[in-house]
Order: sequence, then structure tokens, then C-alpha cells
Amino acid sequence: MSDQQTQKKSAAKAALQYIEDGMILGVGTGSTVNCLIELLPTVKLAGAVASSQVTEDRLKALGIDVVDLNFAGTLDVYIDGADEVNEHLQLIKGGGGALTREKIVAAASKKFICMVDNSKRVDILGRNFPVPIEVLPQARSYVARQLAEMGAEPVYREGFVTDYGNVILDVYDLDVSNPIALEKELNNIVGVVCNGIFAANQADVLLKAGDNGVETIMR
Ligand SMILES: O=C[C@H](O)[C@H](O)[C@H](O)COP(=O)(O)O
Repeated sequence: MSDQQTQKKSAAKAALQYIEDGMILGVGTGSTVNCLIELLPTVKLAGAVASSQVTEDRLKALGIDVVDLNFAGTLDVYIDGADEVNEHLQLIKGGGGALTREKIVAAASKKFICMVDNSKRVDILGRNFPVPIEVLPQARSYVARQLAEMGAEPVYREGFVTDYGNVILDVYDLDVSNPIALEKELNNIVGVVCNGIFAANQADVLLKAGDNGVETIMR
């Protein structure tokens, strides 16, 4: 097993301490979350709210009851991974295209626990990883032109459709030095459904796995 995979598994194991019996858990999407899902049969959940169809399918395959967020109320805990995280626990997410549903479930949860391996920690978001933006299909070219006017380089994620039937632009060369301001600015472009900057709804706890174990960083 690679070091990175070992770290993902360690972070997922550490996340179990935030899960209580009888809880309806918010469950994210991605390879790190998949490590957590494998461990969920060892806890007694009342159910789970899934942040993507992929996660929903995996939860159901393990016999875990998947609950519609509209009937779950406010969740105590949401656990997810990230593509990048900075020192303020602000994130870029959406490498797997699940950003909108993830942001909704994160916003509807009291506590967001983020699990990462060492490679995800960065000083400034967006230097190495593009910001994914979910866009209504008809607005794709318009939104791309608006982003180009901001000096950025949007790349259409060809062949990919989100759970909501929309498309993704992966945006390079955005200035993410003020993540809260940029998150709002991107949301204001007509046709944008959601963007992958999680700054207004950043993580509350970061579980960062490295060679020497898992470090817990609180906001
Ligand atoms: O859309 C996907 C999600 O935002 C994932 O949480 C994120 O891409 C991290 O995924 P992974 O754990 O596979 O690196």
C-alpha cells in the first residue's frame, strides 16, 4: 500500500472518534471518504446523508440507511476529504465533481471534520489545484468568458456531468489569496451553481495524516 493510501486510512480511523451511536452522519465523497465508509459498519449509525450518488451507492451496499437531507434536519457531524487545505482550514473541493452536494451537506451540519493526507496542505489555495466550478450547461461559454476576463483559465471537464445534471469548469490561475471574497465573487457570476472554494463553510477540525501519525488541528 502506498504511503498516501496508508495516511488516508489513518485519517479515516481518526475520524471515527467524532461519530456517536444513533447519529445521522453527513458523509462526503472521494478516496479518503471511501476509507471511512469501509469502517462505518463498526459504528451504530441511525443513518447517513450522502454527498453524492457514488457515496450513496457505497453506503447502501454496506446496508447503511441513506436519509434525504430534507428529512434529516441539522446534522451534528459532516466528514469529508479535500483537494487542498490552508492554515485557516479553508478548502478547495470538487476534484470528484461532488462540490455542490458536499457544500449543501456541510452547510447543514454543525461540525465539519476534514480528513487529509500530507499532500493536501498548502500555503495558498489554487496554486497547484484548479478551482472546480459547477455551471448550468447553457451558461458554460458565458461563465468561461467571465472567468477569462478575471485573468483565469477555465477548462471544461469534458464528458463529466454532475449529480444535478450540470457541467464543471476547472479553473486555473485564479487569485485565491482572499478565499472568502473570491468564493462570493464566483457565486455572483450568472449561471454558476456553486464553486469549490469552501471558505465561508470551512472545516472546523482538520485530521492531517503524515508519516508520524494523525495531527488534529482545530479552527
Ligand atoms: O468532489 C470531490 C470531493 O470534493 C473530494 O472530497 C475531494 O476531491 C477529495 O477527494 P480525495 O479524498 O479522493 O482526494
